[in-house]
Amino acid sequence: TAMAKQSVTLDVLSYHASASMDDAQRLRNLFLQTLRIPSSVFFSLHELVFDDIDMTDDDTLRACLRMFLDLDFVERFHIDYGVLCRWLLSVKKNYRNVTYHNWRHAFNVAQMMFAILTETQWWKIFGELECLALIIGCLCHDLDHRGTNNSFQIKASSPLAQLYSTSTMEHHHFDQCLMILNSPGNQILAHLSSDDYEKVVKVLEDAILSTDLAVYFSKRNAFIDLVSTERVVTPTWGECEQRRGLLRAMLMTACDLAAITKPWPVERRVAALVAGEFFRQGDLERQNLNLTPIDIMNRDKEDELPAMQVKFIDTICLPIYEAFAVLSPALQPMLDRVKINRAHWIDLSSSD
Ligand SMILES: CCCOc1ccc(S(=O)(=O)N2CCN(C)CC2)cc1-c1nc(CC)cc(=O)[nH]1
Ligand SMILES: [Zn+2]
Repeated sequence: TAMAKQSVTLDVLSYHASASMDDAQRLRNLFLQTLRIPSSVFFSLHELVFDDIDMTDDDTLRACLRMFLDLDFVERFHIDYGVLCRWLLSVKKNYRNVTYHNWRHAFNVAQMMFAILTETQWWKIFGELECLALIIGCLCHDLDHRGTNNSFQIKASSPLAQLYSTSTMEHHHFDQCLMILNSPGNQILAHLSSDDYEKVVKVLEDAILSTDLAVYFSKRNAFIDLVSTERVVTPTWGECEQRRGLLRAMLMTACDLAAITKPWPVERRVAALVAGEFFRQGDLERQNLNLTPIDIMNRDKEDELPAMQVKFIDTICLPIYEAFAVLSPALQPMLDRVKINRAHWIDLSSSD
């Protein structure tokens, strides 16, 4: 309803209007570093095993600038550099300080998309416009996440649930993404033709909505069928909108869940963040909604976490990374690490 949208939009619009002094300072710092943006090799941005733990927030912003430069977006789309810096700062600022669904998660998802698109050379299939939309989509795909999932919004009948009855959070993330792209001083797409702008927005919406696991489940079988008949991504996919759309949607999920494909120390650390956020939602459900949380959000069931991760791997992760390993040998190491992590979770589940 208009009222609900109004209340939601008002409490987030303030982010831009209230650009404070230290926001100006942050912008100046980032912009003035223009000539000192380290290479993607320095940042290890091409690595499938990338870990952001040793990076400062400023490093993550400079790494994003590096990704835009290396994918030639700044030149190709005449993106004003200062606007790009401000847009990155606005995106980062519109992530909340929650345990898992924060800026660092969005940054990691975008880095994984960069690494896959470059390591597989699939950037050639999608072309610059769709790659631009995919990278923007990754950076924006969880904007303004509150650390609670779609079912919580419905149970709490939050303003967001009144706005969007399906893919509640994902619709909000897309809404936030557009709002920032259209904010004064943040319009990195200002120099695109209206045709190109419309294409980017369509791909953006599709990409962000695809991060709802319900959407992934609805598309996964079609993808697995496509992979079993095609086996590789051929240049003809470049002309087939339907195949590219399916591959983009699956890529978003593969990047969103990619912590499961990282070396064990990374997966173990990230799983603890996911658990922390889930358990806090469980606490909110008990306290505010007087509900008993489902097992994955019930901290009384914390010792079942390894078994839950094994189920997560078997039902959600293995199918998609197996399919990607078939499509590109460059992605085989991701599948191998999912299996290694599964073995670690099995060990931890039987250590009772
Ligand atoms: C780590 C704390 C426990 O984490 C989980 C527990 C159960 C399941 S589940 O596959 O059974 N399933 C998923 C769909 N829900 C609707 C019902 C429950 C998934 C995770 C999990 N999710 C993510 C993605 C955010 C990352 C991650 O590492 N683990
Ligand atoms: Zn996400």
